[in-house]
Amino acid sequence: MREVKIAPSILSADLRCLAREVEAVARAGADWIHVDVMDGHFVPNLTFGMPIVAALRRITSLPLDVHLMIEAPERYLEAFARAGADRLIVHVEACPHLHRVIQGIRGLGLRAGVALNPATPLSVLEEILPDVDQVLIMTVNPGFGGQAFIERMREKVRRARRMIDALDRPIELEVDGGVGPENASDLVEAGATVLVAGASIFEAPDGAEAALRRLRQAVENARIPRFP
Ligand SMILES: O=C(CO)[C@H](O)[C@H](O)COP(=O)(O)O
Repeated sequence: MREVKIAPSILSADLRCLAREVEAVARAGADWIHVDVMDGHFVPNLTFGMPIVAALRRITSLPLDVHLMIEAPERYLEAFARAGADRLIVHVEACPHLHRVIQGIRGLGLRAGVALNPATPLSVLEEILPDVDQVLIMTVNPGFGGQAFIERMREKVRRARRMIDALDRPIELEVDGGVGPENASDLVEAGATVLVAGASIFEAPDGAEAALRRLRQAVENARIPRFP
């Protein structure tokens, strides 16, 4: 059975008390912490950099899944590794020399991921899939939390699953954007193994812990296909 991880995105956390927010989701069973790094160029928003990753590293031992929504991410790989990132994800749209960037991440001893915007076809994965540890399918246009899930992305996740299953190595399939208890089961059934969720966890009226448990329940309700 595929193991499904939940990665709360701190983009929607209450940054006045980041440590408490992270501790709450860790208590409720979060698997990874997802960190959205935005540069105001690749996406129309600015968020976190290395200091926040370093602070998170002191707060938690959970794997830090760092999503670089930035141009020329190769400039900062070492700095994020030093700050304590465990996994670095770069956008295919931001990397003309994607193979070199992925090798750079792995050379630092980190897990390497590639992210695809909603309009980017899966065909871009063809030559890079054997070299990555994870694929992140954006299910909203990147830049902001709290957006509505783009329904057509469900089918894209299903097709990405088939591409991954055709290879003989484990690759995480991550979905990011508009993910919550209402669509989590479907996404897991489509083949996702990592669910990133921001607003549905950190902005839940009954708190992040209850929200994360609801999401976990939705994951457990999924009918996950069994693979040999
Ligand atoms: O990458 C992102 C935005 O670009 C966020 O990780 C994503 O939007 C998660 O937030 P939400 O669950 O609120 O949609």
